[in-house]
Amino acid sequence: MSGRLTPDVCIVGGGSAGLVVASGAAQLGLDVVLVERGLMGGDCLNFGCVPSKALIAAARAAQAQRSGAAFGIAPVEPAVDFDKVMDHVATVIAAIAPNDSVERFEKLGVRVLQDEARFVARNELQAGGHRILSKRIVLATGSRPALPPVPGLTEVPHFTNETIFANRTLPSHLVVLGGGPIGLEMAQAFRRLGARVTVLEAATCLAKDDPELSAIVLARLRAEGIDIREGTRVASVERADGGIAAVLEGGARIEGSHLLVAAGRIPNVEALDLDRAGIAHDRRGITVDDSLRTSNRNVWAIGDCNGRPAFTHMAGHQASLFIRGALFRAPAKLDPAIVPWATYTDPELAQVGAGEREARAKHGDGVRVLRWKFAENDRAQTEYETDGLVKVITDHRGRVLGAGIAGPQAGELIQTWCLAIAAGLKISTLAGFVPPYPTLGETAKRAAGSYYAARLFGPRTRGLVRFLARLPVW
Ligand SMILES: Cc1cc2nc3c(=O)[nH]c(=O)nc-3n(C[C@H](O)[C@H](O)[C@H](O)COP(=O)(O)OP(=O)(O)OC[C@H]3O[C@@H](n4cnc5c(N)ncnc54)[C@H](O)[C@@H]3O)c2cc1C
Ligand SMILES: NC(=O)c1ccc[n+]([C@@H]2O[C@H](COP(=O)([O-])OP(=O)(O)OC[C@H]3O[C@@H](n4cnc5c(N)ncnc54)[C@H](O)[C@@H]3O)[C@@H](O)[C@H]2O)c1
Repeated sequence: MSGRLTPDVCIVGGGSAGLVVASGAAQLGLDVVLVERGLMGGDCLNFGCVPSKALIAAARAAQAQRSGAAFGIAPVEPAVDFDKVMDHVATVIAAIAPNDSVERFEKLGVRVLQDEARFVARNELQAGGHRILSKRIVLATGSRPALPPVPGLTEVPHFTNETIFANRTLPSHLVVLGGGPIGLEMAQAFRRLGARVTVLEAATCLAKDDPELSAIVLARLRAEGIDIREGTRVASVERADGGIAAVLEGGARIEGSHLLVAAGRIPNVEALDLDRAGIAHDRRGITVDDSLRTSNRNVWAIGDCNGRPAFTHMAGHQASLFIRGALFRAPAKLDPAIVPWATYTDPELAQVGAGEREARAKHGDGVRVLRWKFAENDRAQTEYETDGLVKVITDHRGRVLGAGIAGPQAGELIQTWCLAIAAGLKISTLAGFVPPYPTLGETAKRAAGSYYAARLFGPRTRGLVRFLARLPVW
């Protein structure tokens, strides 16, 4: 079927960002066309969050078998059937896939075109045999793995996130290029499943996170036997006996059975022919303003393709801002301060709002830094999960500017702080709520309470309470 379509909204890309716009706009009664050239669900479902977290869950189950001694349970080396582990990963993807399927979206009233889209005029796209003219075009084309310019890389076999979840052979020695979230989540998962793992990081691992917190994660990964080499530049890669070899600057050579490239992302823009539509872009992605509009007033760009922090919840949030701003004509501006990020290593690492360095640069000496260790938390003690720290940044009046957590379930625990920042809460509110005992969530109250500890138990308060104690009981 071919022809000319004139929908109210046309979306290019059926990943996390595009699907939220498509379902929202269709349920609001608009005529919606969605163009997807690959798999519905995009990276998150097929090559990203879902398979990586499923693999991490399997790896955690394996690690639990090694970790019973402290509980009086004899530790055993797990018998990992890697093929079955990958069956589990595929099962999880299949369980979630119907939510993102063509069938579901067609039932919602969306017209789904399974083709690649490109601009042929300012507000007009071509997709297969269709011409689509629309006053509201949403680009949600995502990103793909960047291949760093390492000599030999294109000639040697290597995995990226787009291929590693289809692999059915447990690497005997996985060499990972890049120590960002992808590299380290995969490094720990494969290590726990039985592989030897070496991470080669050109600069600093987890560089976007607070170094005080990322150090806690890196120490655990190293303790689990992952060889992490920071500040290591790879001069070239080549085939070696039954695998690959990375030749480091300086001449050292690291041989592995498999290579995973996790060295950052590049936006998917080339196929769109953006210049035909007057849409500015650079190597980071499609240029947008805070309302996510491009240099063409009829075109918005959301999700990974605009170069803002690349997370599924960020993509979903940007999609909801498009619906609010472009469809309801309500104020809708992206506020990066309310968007958290989490890395699902064990321990997890999560942050929201300003980090210590950023807060000090902006607010100067008035900044207060509060810390609470997981070792001070009774639930963490019962689970032997005491590695970790909650770190909270406030301004001089106690307004919460940011929070970071390295520790068990940090991705869950950061949510209290997300709410605090989104709602502009003061630290007194966090110090005053009542969490159930014994929970890891108590760390929030205790970290917040430490804001007052010096004053509460200081000489003035003690003097006041001593004076009040001398008065008759009332
Ligand atoms: C290994 C890995 C783990 C991750 N884990 C997490 C996590 O735990 N939590 C988290 O929040 N984020 C995670 N992310 C990031 C997350 O996956 C992305 O931020 C998110 O998927 C971006 O969604 P998107 O809609 O912008 O892009 P995508 O999901 O990439 O969707 C874009 C879609 O557009 C299509 N497309 C591109 N060009 C065209 C065209 N010209 N015509 C038609 N269709 C086109 C593509 O085929 C694709 O399906 C992870 C990423 C990776 C790689
Ligand atoms: N839990 C999550 O939310 C999650 C998980 C995975 C990915 N993601 C998203 O995907 C994005 C991409 O992840 P990523 O880890 O690929 O990218 P990244 O940019 O965060 O990290 C890439 C790392 O590779 C290093 N590097 C680059 N070239 C190199 C080379 N030639 N040799 C050695 N090291 C090199 C960089 O210094 C950097 O530390 C993340 O920033 C995040 O937005 C999110």
